[in-house]
Amino acid sequence: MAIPVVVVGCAGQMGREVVKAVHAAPDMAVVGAVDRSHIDEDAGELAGIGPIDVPVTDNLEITCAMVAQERAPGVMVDFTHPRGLYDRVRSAIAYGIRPVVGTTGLPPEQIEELAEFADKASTGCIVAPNFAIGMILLQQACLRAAEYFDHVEIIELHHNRKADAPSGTALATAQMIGSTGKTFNVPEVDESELVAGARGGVTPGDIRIHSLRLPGLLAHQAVVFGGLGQSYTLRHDTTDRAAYMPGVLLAIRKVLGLKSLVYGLEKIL
Ligand SMILES: NC(=O)C1=CN([C@@H]2O[C@H](COP(=O)(O)OP(=O)(O)OC[C@H]3O[C@@H](n4cnc5c(N)ncnc54)[C@H](OP(=O)(O)O)[C@@H]3O)[C@@H](O)[C@H]2O)C=CC1
Ligand SMILES: O=C(O)C1=N[C@H](C(=O)O)C[C@H](O)C1
Repeated sequence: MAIPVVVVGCAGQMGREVVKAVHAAPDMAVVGAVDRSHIDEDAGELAGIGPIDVPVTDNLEITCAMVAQERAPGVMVDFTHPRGLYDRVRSAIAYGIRPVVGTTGLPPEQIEELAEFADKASTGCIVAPNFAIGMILLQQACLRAAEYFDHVEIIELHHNRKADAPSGTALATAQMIGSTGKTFNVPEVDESELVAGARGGVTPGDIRIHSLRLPGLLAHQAVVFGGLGQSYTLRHDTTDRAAYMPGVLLAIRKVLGLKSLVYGLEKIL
């Protein structure tokens, strides 16, 4: 039986790609498509694959109630905006629908609360700031480099339609490097910023993130380690949103077997 999938943000850049990928997957079916605009348009037409007989709606509640009636357990994939995301995830879980969340910018405390909610409901949920395998490999390589370098900064570069800064991926990368327990970036001089923000934003682990937003970019991240007489740069470039789809499809399959919230694609690989 095909996994029933609701795509929230189906008219967005990522949502259209998800509709296309889910429709092409032999073990899944798009059964609901939610967005704020393009109401009543066919989600397949919007995604450029022709009609799939799933009209776009702006009513997630009714869509969840409908999917809850399906014989197979459903999955909600959300690539939207952090505004209202907490409530959307809670709603889906309340209907027994497993959320797969790619939307970034949700505060850590809310992720924590959602984890408690999913736990109590014994319902799987996956939240991942990046579904591209190359980025996960970069983050893992960072942990190795962090053993040997005491200085590191992150530069993330994105298209200028991105709402949040820094990117969820950069924050997660900084958090991972910080979780080694090492102290990074002890200053060697008294620095002053002649232009506010010139040295980037400082994360709790004292790792700086520099965010660039430009048309012509998609999603890119460089992690630069510095040491005596050398620097080491790890860089990942996303050139097409199709890069995220194997990770999204994997999450849809894996979330059905979970009973709690899992944060990060690396945990389900
Ligand atoms: N985890 C990962 O691997 C990746 C995560 N992302 C994240 O995914 C999110 C979406 O990115 P992207 O597709 O580029 O953004 P887009 O702006 O292209 O798409 C978002 C879509 O969601 C809609 N939307 C916003 N709020 C709601 C809501 N409350 N209910 C239903 N639909 C809503 C938007 O409508 P409207 O235009 O009217 O606002 C828009 O159509 C971002 O948070 C981004 O950081 C992106 C790429 C990869
Ligand atoms: O908005 C995007 O495009 C992306 N957002 C995610 C993030 O904030 O990390 C993932 C990827 O960088 C693309």
